[in-house]
Amino acid sequence: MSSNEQPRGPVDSSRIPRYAGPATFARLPRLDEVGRADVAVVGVPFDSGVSYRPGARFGGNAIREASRLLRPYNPAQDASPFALAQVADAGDIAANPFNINEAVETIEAAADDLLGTGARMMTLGGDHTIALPLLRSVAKKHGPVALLHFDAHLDTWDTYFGAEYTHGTPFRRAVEEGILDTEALSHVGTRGPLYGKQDLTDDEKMGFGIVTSADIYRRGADEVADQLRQRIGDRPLYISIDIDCLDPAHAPGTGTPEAGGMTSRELLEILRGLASCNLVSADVVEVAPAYDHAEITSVAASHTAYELTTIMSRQIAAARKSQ
Ligand SMILES: N=C(N)NCCCC(=O)O
Ligand SMILES: [Zn+2]
Ligand SMILES: [Zn+2]
Repeated sequence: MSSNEQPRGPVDSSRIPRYAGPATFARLPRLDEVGRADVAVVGVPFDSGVSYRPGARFGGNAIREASRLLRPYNPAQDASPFALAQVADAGDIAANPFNINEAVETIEAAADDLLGTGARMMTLGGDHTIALPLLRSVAKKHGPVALLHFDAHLDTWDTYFGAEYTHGTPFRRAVEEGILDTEALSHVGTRGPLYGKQDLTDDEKMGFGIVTSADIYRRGADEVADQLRQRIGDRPLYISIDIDCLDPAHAPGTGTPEAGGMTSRELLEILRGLASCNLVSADVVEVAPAYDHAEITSVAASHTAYELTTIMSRQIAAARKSQ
């Protein structure tokens, strides 16, 4: 899209009922209908890296279905994300469910292709394994990135059953590979039992800071967002959101639920507080619709992806304006 062309937005739900037709994210056009995108929403239906309940391979499409109700103006950020930049649904990355190493390579190559077009990626998982190839690709473009990791879990464990690529290990691999900026790494929403105290010692050595779900409850979303923003500064930022960062009351449809989590309101408010950060790409992972009820989890995930998309669109529009 050249700068004087208007982005093509979602199907108008006042003319075509929002429940009609095949689902794309927020009823946006497909990437092949618009040629190129500033923000590419892409699904990664892969869940062969899970340690407990499977099913996140169906997460991306569940989020697309739930996103039919999103509307084009986001009052919380005073922005119309799909008018500010071309956001399009890039479909799914087809990854081998029987060979995790091959799947990780496929996801990295597909991300290279999308980022190579100049797009930022809004990825819908899939399990958390997919964050590693996505981060590899982002780091090829931007160098080591700051990481905000919303999750009940640390996901910096070493191996499961001898496997190094799993949904509990992506961020240890990423630190080992030098693709993260170790001055700006934070877990947010951490809680629940660990294998041992050493998990925390190892994690701290890797450079992570931790904001627990109890910290959020005690200090509030605004203060937490302020602190995170200061740590991130103007570094290129990747945000990875495991939907199990939310309390199971707000996200029952996930593979490894932990009690005592943040609310969806707290998550959305923290994200809005990060709107000035240089968000280069993001993912929302671990939605497992078979355990969901009344789309509670996929609705929360669709609004989460909407806030992230709004942040990226605003920045793209601001950068164009200042050119
Ligand atoms: N949900 C994610 N990403 N990781 C959970 C790993 C928890 C475990 O099995 O120890
Ligand atoms: Zn998790
Ligand atoms: Zn995770």
